[in-house]
Amino acid sequence: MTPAPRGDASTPVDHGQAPILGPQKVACAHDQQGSGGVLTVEALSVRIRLASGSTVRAVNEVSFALRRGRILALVGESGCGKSVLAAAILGLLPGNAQVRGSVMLTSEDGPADLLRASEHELATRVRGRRIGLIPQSAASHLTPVRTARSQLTEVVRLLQGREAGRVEQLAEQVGLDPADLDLYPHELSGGMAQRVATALALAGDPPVILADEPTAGLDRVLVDRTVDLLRSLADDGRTVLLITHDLAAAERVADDLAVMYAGRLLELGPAVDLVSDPWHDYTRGLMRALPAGGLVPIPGRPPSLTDLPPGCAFHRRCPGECSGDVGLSWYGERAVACR
Ligand SMILES: Nc1ncnc2c1ncn2[C@@H]1O[C@H](COP(=O)(O)OP(=O)(O)OP(=O)(O)O)[C@@H](O)[C@H]1O
Ligand code: NI
Repeated sequence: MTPAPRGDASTPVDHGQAPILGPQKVACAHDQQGSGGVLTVEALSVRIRLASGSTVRAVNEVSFALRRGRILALVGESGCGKSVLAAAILGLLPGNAQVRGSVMLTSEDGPADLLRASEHELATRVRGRRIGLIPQSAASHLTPVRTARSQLTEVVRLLQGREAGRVEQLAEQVGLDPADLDLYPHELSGGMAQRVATALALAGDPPVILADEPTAGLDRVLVDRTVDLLRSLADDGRTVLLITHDLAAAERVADDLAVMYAGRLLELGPAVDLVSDPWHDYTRGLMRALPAGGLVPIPGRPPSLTDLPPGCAFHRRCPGECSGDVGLSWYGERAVACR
């Protein structure tokens, strides 16, 4: 699901008065450690308070780094917190969400913590310019009364200040027929709307791209086209977070995989390693649920994020012996919560 954009910038994270993006630098532990992350998420937690009084623990102590020229695919079952994580990175959570941790974005100006940036800074310097978002349910993000061309032209003008040929160039990049640009959103197929949203996300040529389920509802040819586009963006030196429950697409295109369950990462590392030799029982279960793995579903359901059990949230579905560990332990380039 896609969380609604928040109406204000209020989170318990203290948004300082002084601008933090730009020449003023902020110390970053990860940079000192030399992780080389373009975007480094550290101990990120998101709680969303519901009107009923209960709290959705949507993201729990999540840490990972996105590196230049690489695609990290974040996979996990529906409702595990993937979209909330993307929304937290971009400051797009609703006002009833509480965010903790840090999201360091490194650019030529130095590193800055996006969780402490003001709404104005995020709107004018980050979203679309440094980080492009291809939102989940892309069609619903288009303005219904304006053609795709008019929306794309406006965004190109705003972000780049030049128009000549750029709109057509973007259309070609995402595989849209330029004639399709003159259609209104209700005239677009799901796949066309998805490609318009992709073109909008790329309009400002952002170095980091968050793609939230960019292949949902697409046929095989368009899925392949979309993942090929993400691959070529990464090969050109951009940084991509691909959020998906299409593990087969993730497996095909990602350099790194992060497996999320009930708001936590259970396993993280190079995609080839996780695919050929998954360590966590949940990762193994996801692999077995693929056609190549025999289409064996994981029995049971994920727990409710308003009522998480203490300790490992996967425990009740896990066929293996529980170590009781919830935090990731690192083994070289790989990390796993329980092995
Ligand atoms: N605005 C919101 N208000 C309250 N709860 C929300 C809100 N947005 C998301 N949630 C809840 O947060 C949890 C994580 O949702 P999220 O949309 O991140 O899942 P997801 O992994 O992206 O799932 P999907 O694969 O279906 O898109 C869910 O329990 C969801 O109901
Ligand atoms: Ni989602």
